[in-house]
Amino acid sequence: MTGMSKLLEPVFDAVKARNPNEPEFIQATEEILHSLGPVVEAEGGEKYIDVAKAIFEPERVVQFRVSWYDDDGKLHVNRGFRVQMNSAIGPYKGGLRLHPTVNLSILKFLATEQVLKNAVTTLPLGGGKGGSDFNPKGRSEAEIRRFCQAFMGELYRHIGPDTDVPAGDIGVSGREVGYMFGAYKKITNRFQGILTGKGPTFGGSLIRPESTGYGLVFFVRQMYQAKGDTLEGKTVIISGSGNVAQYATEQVNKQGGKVVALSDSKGVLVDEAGITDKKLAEVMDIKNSRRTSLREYMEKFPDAKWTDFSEQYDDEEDKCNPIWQLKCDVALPCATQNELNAAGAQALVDNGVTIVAEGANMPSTPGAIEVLRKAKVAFGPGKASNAGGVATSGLEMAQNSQRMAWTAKKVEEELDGIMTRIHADCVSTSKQYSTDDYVDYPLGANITGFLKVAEAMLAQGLA
Ligand SMILES: NC(=O)C1=CN([C@@H]2O[C@H](COP(=O)(O)OP(=O)(O)OC[C@H]3O[C@@H](n4cnc5c(N)ncnc54)[C@H](O)[C@@H]3O)[C@@H](O)[C@H]2O)C=CC1
Ligand SMILES: O=C(O)CCC(=O)C(=O)O
Repeated sequence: MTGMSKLLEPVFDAVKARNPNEPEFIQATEEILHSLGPVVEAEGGEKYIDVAKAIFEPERVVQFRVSWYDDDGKLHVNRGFRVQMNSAIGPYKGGLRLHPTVNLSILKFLATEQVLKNAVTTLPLGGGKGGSDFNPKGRSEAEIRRFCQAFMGELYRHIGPDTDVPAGDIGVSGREVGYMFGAYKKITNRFQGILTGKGPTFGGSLIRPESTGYGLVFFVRQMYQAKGDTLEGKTVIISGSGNVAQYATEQVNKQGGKVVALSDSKGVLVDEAGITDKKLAEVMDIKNSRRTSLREYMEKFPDAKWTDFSEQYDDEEDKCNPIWQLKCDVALPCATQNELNAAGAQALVDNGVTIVAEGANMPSTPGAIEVLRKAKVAFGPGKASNAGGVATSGLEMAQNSQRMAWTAKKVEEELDGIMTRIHADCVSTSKQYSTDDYVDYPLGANITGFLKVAEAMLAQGLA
């Protein structure tokens, strides 16, 4: 990474001083600020320093108690949050995460990424993120329902179709969105598009469940096209096995690529023969219905190989998650933040990777990005490559406003068009602001998103 512009160092120092215990938020902020040097240093760029001072401070943060009873009648108290980061270009928009690691640092980094991501979609969407430190693992259907109802018992005051429209993220799928939607309707007596990712019988858009994974692979197709190549016959590894990983696998199969590995928080699954659609149906059954470990794949397909994680790799720059040691043409990190470190990126480079594109939010550490950039590996940052999910949420909002439901074909074509435009904007912005011929997708996405939000903030008096 090039050094940060001297003009932006005081902005970054202020963010660090104000948020001392928020490493993920500081990481996301630093990554963005690194890209903005050419913008603030250009003639007339001083006004963007004021924008940078404001944009990393959330417009509003709501924190609340979520009390619920388990199946044995025991009380549990969790913490709920909604970070309403920026509404300059539209209502706050972004997912809800249910995971025991959820805290303000994680949600503020996610909300910050969301602001620029939503801007690069070109749709009128502000940015936000929320969730709770509730752990859904091992909870019964009734406990999940009670938690979601309790969570919405407070969140309903802070959202609305023109105010803030949450959706899913880790631990929140169509099931949880449905329970939350039902709770909102019961409390307010209003049937409104206050969440996206809803079921298709009550206002959900077709293709929203598929859209993040599909959009990611559409983006990769554009990255290949820029190199005069295609995904046909390419070997792909995908970390995670949740919503994004599943539909990325499905779309890689459609494009003629071969996915040879998936993972979960317990370990890595390698199937050299390729995770075909039939095998993917088993992954979906394990993860979405049985809700257990991917290890169970081995019972049906014993020729595959399972490796248990013996340790956590997140913070150790010298060791890496074994999934990155596999030989592949394309790597798609689709699980969680900071899952691909410098050692993992180096292993990918040593094994000849050509494209790395993020399905997850900030899965690559700064060290990993530096390794990929030095090796001139094409690198798609999440705020561009995984924007298909929120873009399709924007399309769901449009359908709700119209009281219409579009066909799957129409939504998929719109999604493909949006991903193609995002790719083109990243390339042209990178060409405009970067000094070498390497397409710097993070620079392109950060500047494209920032300028759109900045112009709106300036026009509105930086309020
Ligand atoms: N669902 C969506 O529309 C979008 C999701 N994302 C991002 O994609 C990532 C995955 O989200 P979803 O697939 O929606 O969630 P999910 O809840 O469906 O799946 C999460 C996946 O991550 C894995 N995972 C979690 N912690 C892990 C760890 N420590 N090590 C290895 N694997 C781990 C889980 O096993 C699971 O496979 C997240 O970073 C999320 O923020 C980004 C854009 C949109
Ligand atoms: O669809 C949405 O509103 C949220 C998607 C999301 O959380 C993300 O892009 O990270």
